Amino acid sequence: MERTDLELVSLAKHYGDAVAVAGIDLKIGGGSYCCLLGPSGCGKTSTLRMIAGHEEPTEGSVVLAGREITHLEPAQRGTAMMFQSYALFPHLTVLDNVAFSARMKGIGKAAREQRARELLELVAMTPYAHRLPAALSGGQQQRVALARALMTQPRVLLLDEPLSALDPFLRIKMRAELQRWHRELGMTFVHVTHSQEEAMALADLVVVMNQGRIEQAGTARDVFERPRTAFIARFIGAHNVIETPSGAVAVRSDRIQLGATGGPGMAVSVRAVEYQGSHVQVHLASGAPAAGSADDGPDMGWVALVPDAQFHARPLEPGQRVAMNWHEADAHLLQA
Ligand SMILES: Nc1ncnc2c1ncn2[C@@H]1O[C@H](COP(=O)(O)OP(=O)(O)OP(=O)(O)O)[C@@H](O)[C@H]1O
Repeated sequence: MERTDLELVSLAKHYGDAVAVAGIDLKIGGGSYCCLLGPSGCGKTSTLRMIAGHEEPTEGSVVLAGREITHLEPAQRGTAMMFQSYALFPHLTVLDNVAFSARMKGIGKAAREQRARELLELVAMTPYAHRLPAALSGGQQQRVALARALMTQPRVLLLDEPLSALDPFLRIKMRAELQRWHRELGMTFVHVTHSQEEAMALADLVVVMNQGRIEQAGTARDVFERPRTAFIARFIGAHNVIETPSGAVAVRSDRIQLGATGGPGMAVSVRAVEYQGSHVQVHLASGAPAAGSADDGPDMGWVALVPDAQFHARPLEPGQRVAMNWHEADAHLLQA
């Protein structure tokens, strides 16, 4: 079988003295959905742009299906990029936008329009083929941008924050569409996002970056259930980082139990209570609540996610003292 893996080998990008990507190694299996995830400035866009050929690496190489593509032109690499701003040509119809790259390659009108129509069908945009981009919604423009990127028949589709310009409702709808297209096309997707929710929903391989390095790479479940460092535990959310005599541990918010003071556990005080429907989020702080100190930073506190029925049977109030417990098996030791 043909190998279509995408490999990054010691890939680095420096801008003057600033290190955007610090020499990363990553292998993305052919046909997988990979999300590069991390906070602003962690180097994910620079990584994507080096894969696309829009940025020259300072060091290292990009290998696709066994072929080194590091220094090839974007159009020669077997990758295609879908940009954050969809960048459609405003004066061309939807059909001509999609067929554009084929026109540049000198492919005949009938052949290129047939392929463009097939792709418009895939993204459910056939009825809009003769519209101009200005007469489309954000979600529709995005579908056209995707069809246009697919026109070059890439092995790898690169997506730079594809959902960030959409409203929350449309974002969830498009997330399902991306999943479907990925399944139907069977090609590798590499998707940059700063949203852990988006990455967990979509990716078979979640790559969390921090300060130009890969902090952890694995399945969504791996990363969620076994965060390697405090950074990952905090970034992925729904975890508490707790200092214990044997080191810092991560404990999921839904695995924290709250009991009466005087029993076992860490003495904490309830800082705030947020009703969330099926669960209640109880925010906790160490020590006694000092008058007027609502501003201990997010790192100072913890959260217990209590099922609603359990909470309502024994409601808690801000200011109340409780004991916080967890099972040994639910505490994951974190690397420093
Ligand atoms: N052209 C440039 N010149 C100088 N520094 C740059 C340039 N592009 C990016 N950087 C720096 O490199 C680092 C990584 O940037 P990059 O855009 O890859 O991060 P990112 O994780 O994609 O962030 P964001 O989510 O904000 O786009 C940042 O500190 C950024 O300021």
